[in-house]
Amino acid sequence: MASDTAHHSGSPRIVVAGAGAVGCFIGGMLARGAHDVTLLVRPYMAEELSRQGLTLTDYSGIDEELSPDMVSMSTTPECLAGAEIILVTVKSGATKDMAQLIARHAPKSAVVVSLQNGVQNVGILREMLAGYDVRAGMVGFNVVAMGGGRFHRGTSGELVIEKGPGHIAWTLSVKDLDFTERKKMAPLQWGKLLINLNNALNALSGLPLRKQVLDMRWRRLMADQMSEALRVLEAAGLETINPVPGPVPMRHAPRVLRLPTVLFRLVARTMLSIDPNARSSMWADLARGRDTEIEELQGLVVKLARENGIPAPLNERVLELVRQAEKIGTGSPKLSPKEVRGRKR
Ligand SMILES: NC(=O)C1=CN([C@@H]2O[C@H](COP(=O)(O)OP(=O)(O)OC[C@H]3O[C@@H](n4cnc5c(N)ncnc54)[C@H](OP(=O)(O)O)[C@@H]3O)[C@@H](O)[C@H]2O)C=CC1
Ligand SMILES: CC(C)(CO)C(=O)C(=O)O
Repeated sequence: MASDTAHHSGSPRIVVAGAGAVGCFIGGMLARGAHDVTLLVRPYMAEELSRQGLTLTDYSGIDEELSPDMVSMSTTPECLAGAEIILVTVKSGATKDMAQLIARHAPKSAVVVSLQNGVQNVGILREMLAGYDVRAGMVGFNVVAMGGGRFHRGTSGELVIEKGPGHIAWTLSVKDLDFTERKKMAPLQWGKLLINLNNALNALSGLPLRKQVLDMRWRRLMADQMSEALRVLEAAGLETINPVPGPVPMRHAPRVLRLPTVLFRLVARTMLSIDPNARSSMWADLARGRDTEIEELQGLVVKLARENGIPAPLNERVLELVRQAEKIGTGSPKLSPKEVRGRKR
């Protein structure tokens, strides 16, 4: 029974399935909090971690080193065999492969939590993992792999898991890493998708998130892109909740973004901490010459726009620019806001 997990007196066996930026940070924090964690990693990550250990830093001043012997990891999926909780932290393009590995190796009693961006991953996991307790999750903070085994949480933000049998959030929560539970995850996931539309702008700009967000021209672009997407989601009958804690409903987020920078700083400070190291996960994908999650973000908005007869030219343009950058494969094209809009300099 999935709910048994929460009733163990000891720590449940946790496997982080596909540990990169988010997985190493969360898995590392859970290990620091004395949980029984195994990171399922690629050989390149195993090599980095076994040489350098794991260093966890963050915007609030956490700076913690875990020596290699404190980090249990595996490069083969057999480690899923004893899992009671599986935290899926692969990029969207790798979800199906990971689901196959889980189905082959993990017991049906395991709770499988998608800690991924995009709204479709949990559905893919549910479909491929019939009989498992599969839950949606939301990671509201940013993590950057800084190299040398260091993973940096560059912003504040919540960790939310879909409510189900047992008390999984309570079981997982450790010092400096709180999980909460919520019944209806879809509106939160759609709200997160709207925030994640900025991942592409950040990747196209090549700027650190803080610098990008404090630039009025980029904020206007973010606001325009978000307003367009909000109209699409409304036409599609999809509810949104702002994943950034605070009083601003999602439909007013574009207005906050359009505030002059002095005012924006004041309003944003009460809701979000963001430090100079933070960069979007899509920036990291372009930097590593990988495919991004653009199809699951702007790609999905454009698809819904077409289905509902709503124009979404800015989302289409951003989708196209990121596809081009993926094809070229040399990292961020470092575009200006005007270039993203398609205007001459
Ligand atoms: N980074 C961030 O700030 C945030 C990210 N997210 C979301 O979290 C998810 C993960 O993002 P992030 O951590 O940045 O991604 P990363 O690419 O850094 O991490 C994923 C890791 O999983 C590895 N992997 C993939 N398949 C397997 C496999 N079968 N076995 C072992 N390892 C595997 C990848 O290897 P390989 O390199 O070979 O692909 C990579 O090392 C995404 O959906 C993202 O949008 C959400 C909030 C914040
Ligand atoms: C930075 C953050 C938190 C929002 O853009 C993110 O989700 C990501 O980088 O994927």
